[in-house]
Amino acid sequence: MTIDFDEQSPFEGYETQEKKVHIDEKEVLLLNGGFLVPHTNSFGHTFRDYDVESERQEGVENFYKNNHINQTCDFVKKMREVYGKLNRVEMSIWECCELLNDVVDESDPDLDEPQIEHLLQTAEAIRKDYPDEDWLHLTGLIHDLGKVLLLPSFGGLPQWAVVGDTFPVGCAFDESIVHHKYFKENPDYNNPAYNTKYGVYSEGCGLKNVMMSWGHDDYMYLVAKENKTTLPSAALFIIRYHSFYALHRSGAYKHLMNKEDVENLKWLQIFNKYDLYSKSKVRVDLEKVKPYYLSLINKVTSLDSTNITHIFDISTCPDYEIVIVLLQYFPAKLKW
Ligand SMILES: O[C@H]1[C@H](O)[C@@H](O)[C@H](O)[C@@H](O)[C@H]1O
Ligand SMILES: [Fe+2]
Ligand SMILES: [Fe+2]
Repeated sequence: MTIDFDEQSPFEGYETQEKKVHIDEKEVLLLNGGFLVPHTNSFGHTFRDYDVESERQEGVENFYKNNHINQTCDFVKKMREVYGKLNRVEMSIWECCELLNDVVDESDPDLDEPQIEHLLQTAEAIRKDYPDEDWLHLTGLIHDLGKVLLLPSFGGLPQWAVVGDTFPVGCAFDESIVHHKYFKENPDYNNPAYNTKYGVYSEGCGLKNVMMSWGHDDYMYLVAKENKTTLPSAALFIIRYHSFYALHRSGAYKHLMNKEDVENLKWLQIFNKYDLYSKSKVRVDLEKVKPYYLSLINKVTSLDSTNITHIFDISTCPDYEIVIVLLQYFPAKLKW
């Protein structure tokens, strides 16, 4: 199936909506759809500049070299199989958040803070602009939890197998991918089965049928899905593809998307502004916000009898008036 992107392109107007705003004499911010976008990151450079000379540049480039050489189709298949078992640890969402206190992401030119900061910065920024979308706050809080793969109890994977932008394997690596030149040393680069526009895929096959490079996105998606989360499909899409910048920023690989992907992409592009531009040296007061996130994790939604009918036929239930269905986004303990 082919999707006509010209009718309602999710990429349209994305950059052009921006206006310059002067907050005070020193600071110039760009306003994009209501969100204040800082002009520079904590190191004084524009966000996601992978070439500018900075204290992080060399380490980040070295990271991408290893990442691009080693992320092959075979590697991804193996990782999916191993981690799909979810037989390592059992813990709650919040316990997992706390583990990220010890994790710094080597792929990121814009942030060198412990990752728990980034989770809270993202979620808090979303909460400000979307106070009623609690599923999106929770998505912000958990979207990078998969970075626990770096820790010994989760297999202690190297950074190149956990963080950084993601991309499809099994078809040609798009030029828009950061530090593309290093793919030349990837064994799949010269494999004729994998190095064409479609490779092993077909037009409109849907991203769920595409194998992405292995890392924190796909792992957290797997954890959420297998633990039977009730988060909406847009949340799962955000978790799974938030590092897929070649798609959501550059518009590459659109030919692999289906209709559902196109819908979900709109939420991902909203989410991305908060994920990227909330990165800062200003710490969130953890003790202050913790009660809110704990209540969100443990939130129980009850459905009244008008909403309940699609789940089962209440006329067969003698006590139907007092029936309440409890919906939690996640179980108290999850398998990881
Ligand atoms: O360096 C960052 C970081 O690893 C993020 O968690 C990931 O989502 C981004 O795509 C990547 O550029
Ligand atoms: Fe991420
Ligand atoms: Fe993130």
